This record gives sequence, C-alpha cells and structure tokens, in this order.
Amino acid sequence: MFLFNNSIVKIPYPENEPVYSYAPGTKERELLKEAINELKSQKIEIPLIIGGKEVRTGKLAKVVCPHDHGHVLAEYHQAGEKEVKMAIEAALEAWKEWQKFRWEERAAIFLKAAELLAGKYRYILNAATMLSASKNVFQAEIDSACELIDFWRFNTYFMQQIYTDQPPYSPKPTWNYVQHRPLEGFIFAVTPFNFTSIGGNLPTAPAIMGNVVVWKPASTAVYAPYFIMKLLKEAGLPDGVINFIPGPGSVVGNLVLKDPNLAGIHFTGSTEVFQNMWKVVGENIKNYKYYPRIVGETGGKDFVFAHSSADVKKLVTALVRGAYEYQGQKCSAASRAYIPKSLWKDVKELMVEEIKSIKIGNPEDFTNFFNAVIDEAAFENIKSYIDYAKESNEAEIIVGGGCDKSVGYFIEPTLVETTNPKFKLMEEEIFGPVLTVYVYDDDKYEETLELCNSTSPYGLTGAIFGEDRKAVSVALEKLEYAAGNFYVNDKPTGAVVGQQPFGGSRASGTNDKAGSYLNLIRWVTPRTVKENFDAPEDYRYPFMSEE
Ligand SMILES: NC(=O)c1ccc[n+]([C@@H]2O[C@H](COP(=O)([O-])OP(=O)(O)OC[C@H]3O[C@@H](n4cnc5c(N)ncnc54)[C@H](O)[C@@H]3O)[C@@H](O)[C@H]2O)c1
Ligand SMILES: N[C@@H](CCC=O)C(=O)O
Repeated sequence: MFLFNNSIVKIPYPENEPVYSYAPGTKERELLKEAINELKSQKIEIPLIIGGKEVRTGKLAKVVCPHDHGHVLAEYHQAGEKEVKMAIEAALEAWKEWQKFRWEERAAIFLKAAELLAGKYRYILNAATMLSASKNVFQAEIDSACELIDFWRFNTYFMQQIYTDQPPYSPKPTWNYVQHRPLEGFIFAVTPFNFTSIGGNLPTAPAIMGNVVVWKPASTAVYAPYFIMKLLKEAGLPDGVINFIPGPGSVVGNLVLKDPNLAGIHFTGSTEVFQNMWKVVGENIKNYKYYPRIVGETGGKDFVFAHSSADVKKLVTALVRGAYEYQGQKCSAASRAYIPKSLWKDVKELMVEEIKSIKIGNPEDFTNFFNAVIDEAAFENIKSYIDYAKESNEAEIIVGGGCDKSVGYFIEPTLVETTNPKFKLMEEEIFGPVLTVYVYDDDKYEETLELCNSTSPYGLTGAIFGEDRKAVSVALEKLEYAAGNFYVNDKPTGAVVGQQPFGGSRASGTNDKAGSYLNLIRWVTPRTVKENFDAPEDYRYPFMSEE
C-alpha cells in the first residue's frame, strides 16, 4: 500500500474550479436536471459508515425537501452509544496505517476526489444540495461543487507548504528539521446544515494531514454528505479514516467529547453549541491523553456600512445579494446595515424595487432566486424576529415579512428599519432573510463606526462602501477587530478558497481560516529533530582550561 518513491514531488499549483452557468441549452443544465429527476424519483436509505462498513440501527429519521416538506428524499439511521464506540474504535484502528501513508499518497487520494467531484459527481452533489438544503442552482454550484473541489485541491497544496516549512538554520555539525506528525487520537468533525462544502471540508482537512476522523453531520444535512462518503471511497480513501455517524447532536456529541482519545474538534455551527462543547472539554480535561485541539467557526452578525460617498446601485446590489442569497442562511450574510441619511431615500426606493422583484419558490424552477429556509425550527425562529419587529415601536417592516409553511418553509426577504442602533435585530444572529437598517446622521460617521464595532459580540464578516478613500481608511481602522473577513466595496459573503481565507474571531470562532495552511497546521503536532554529526566527547567547556 505504500509508494516507494525517492523523488521530491510537487503538488500541481491549484486553480479555482470554474463556476458553470447552467444557462438554458447548456450540457450541464441537462445533466443536472437528469440528476434532480433521478434523486426525486427514489427514496434512499442512508446507513452509518463505520470502518468502511454500512451499519443500520433502525432508529430512522427523515430527509425532506425544505421547499416541499411532504417530499421524503431519504431515511437515515441514527447512531447511539454502541455506534459511537464502534466509530471511535474503527478510527483508532485506521490510524495505525493511515499515519504511515506517504503524504504524496494522501494527496493523490484527495486530488482524485476533486476530479471525481469536478466530473461525474458534480451533478449528483449539486442536485442533492438543491433538493435537501433548498439552494438555487448557482448557490449549489459555488458550494457543493466548486468550493469543495477547491478545498481538496488547495489543501493538498497547503499540506506540501507546511511540510516544506523547516528551521532556517543548521549550524555545522548539526542538521535540524521538523516532522509534522498527525495528532495521536481521533478528530471529531461536526458540520452545519448550510454548506455541503463545509460538510466535506471539516472531516477531510484533518484527514489530508494524516488524521482519522469521526464525522457527525447536522441532522438536516445528512443527504449530500452521504454522497461525499461514496465519492471518497471511490477516490481510494481507506476504510475507517472517516467514520460517518449521523445522529442527535447532544447524544453523539456528549459521548464522543468525553472519550480519552479525543485529539481535536473541527466544528462549524452556532456559537452556543460550540461554547458548550468547549465547556464539556474543559470539564473533562484531566481524562484526555492529549490536549484536544479545538477549532470552531461559529455565528455572525455581519454588517454593511455605507459612507455618504458610496455608489448607491453597487451598495443595493451588495445588500440584496449579501442579505438574501441562500435565504440569508450564510454565517457571512449581511444582517445589519448602517446607511447615511443623505443616501437612505434612494437606497430604500431601490431596495424595495429589487426585493419585490425577487422570485421565490422551488429550486427546481431555475428562474427562482430565493427558496425555503431549512426546517420548521428555523422558520419559527426567524418568524419570531419578524414578529418582534412588527410589534415594536422602534422598528418598521419596509418590505417583506410574510411567512408561510404550508408546503415549504418560506419566509419573504425582509427589510426592517430601526431607530435604535442597539435594537435586538441589530445585535443577534437571526440566520434567515432579515436585514435591519439603522439610518445615521452623515456627520456622525466615526461615532457610528464605533457603534457598529461594539453592537454585537461577533466578529465574522463586514463591508464598507464608499468612494472616498479617506473614509474607507477610517473604517478599516475603526473596524479592525469587527470582522475576520472584511470587504471594501463588495458584499460580505462569497469568500473563495485560495483567495479569501475564511473565519472570524470574537464570538465567531477561533479564526483558524478554513481553506488555508492556518487551518491545516492545527492538525499536526510537530516533532523537532536535531542530528549532531560530531557530538562533543568532553563535558568541559573551553573557558575551564588552565591558562
Ligand atoms: N463561521 C463559519 O464559518 C460558519 C459557517 C457555516 C455556519 N456557521 C454557523 O452555523 C450556524 C447554523 O448551522 P447549524 O444550524 O447547523 O448549527 P448548529 O450549531 O445547530 O449545529 C451544528 C452542528 O452541531 C451539532 N450539535 C448540536 N448540538 C450538539 C452537541 N451538544 N454536541 C455536539 N454536536 C452538536 C449539530 O447536530 C450539527 O451537526 C449559524 O450560527 C452559522 O452562523 C458558521
Ligand atoms: N464562506 C462562506 C460562508 C460560510 C458560512 O456559512 C461565505 O464567505 O459566504
């Protein structure tokens, strides 16, 4: 199984996967429609995958289309205590071989996975994401196809960068070098519902670096991950390197987190869940064999801040895309905006016109820009914020606000204006298509930047719009810690692997930047080796000699 190769090989220089258009008449459109029809015509059964084997528990849960919740796409088996133990054992068993694989072999597996996804799996993964997460074709393509392909191509490249990073100096007669070993133990990957690519990246980033993984996907995102497991097997990933155990977060999480062999957590999801996981780790710290690495990207309250010199059309496009693409269910989505009084009339008029033109419905109809939110719990939570705004005398719904869950979980793109810059909707993450605007006096630019910086506990993404360079510079300075991904005259969403490493700090996470060497470096434990080619033979130092 090992490649005997005495050459120093190089990973191909990665390039971002092109985004297909799916315009009428294109081949990709035809293939995607075929894949959608195929998935819709069947109800599949999704097993757990432990040590490469399919495991069925009989404790079944449903996968439905959020835009048509009567349509069941699959039933999946849920893990309990027995399966959690089996998954950890299978991972630890696989560790013995996997950590010995040469890095070129690991790279080859993930580069092949990228090609499989760029080719025959592209349509199945996109169709699965459209149907089970309610994404339009463009949102599916940039996520489940392009971003995941990019993660695999770029991460293998970054792996090589990490391995080549060596101590700069070895004075004669010594040779110093660093071996970037995988962690001892297993990594617990816990993934969110909203990005298939994050689902694929969190277990594979540690695996690329030679680690073994127990993967718990979100209960609302089991469908597309199941196809990722199939793809990885076809790419040659050995059994047991990644073990797939869907199940209730609290049940699976608590069991895994207390295992003494836990070497790391790779999490993306809400701040609350992450903080609880950290707490469990803290409470069990004496029981672990190693200090678990904790990497988590969590919530956001992302902002767009406009200066009076902003271009109104560009600002409005960024607000509409930033707030309403994928129904605002991106951790990076614009959910609060600060607009100067001098621009508000024009911005408001154009926003209302644009929002009213947004076509809402099933993603299978490619003319729809906007689809459903993920499930009933999300629907009720988002609606509660809209109801709160409706009832408040500090806010007004400018457009939208309608909610209907009779067929699918549909919430209209909603624009709220508030007179209170600390209004609840300006502070808390809603994770839905609700954008709240605070209109400020033009001459209070700097004070309002400070307000923006101190309003929410998060620090994920943000954007400044303005043609006046001095105003942009002031914003860059005043908002230095307000966002881990900061945009100048661009929307705060849509980071691309290899271009804008992604993540935030404050309550938004550990900022270990997905899609960069900064993330991969968390999955190695370096050993420094000093070889001495001419070791001293006398313990005495020269200064001790007699004159
Ligand atoms: N910063 C980022 O890069 C980023 C990216 C995507 C999503 N997010 C955040 O994710 C959230 C939305 O995703 P979600 O609804 O899937 O989040 P969530 O926190 O509800 O769930 C995330 C994962 O945690 C699991 N989980 C829940 N309770 C658990 C427990 N006690 N122990 C272990 N695991 C547990 C869930 O089953 C799921 O797999 C938003 O807050 C969003 O901002 C952040
Ligand atoms: N990386 C994505 C957000 C991921 C979170 O949901 C973006 O930049 O929009």
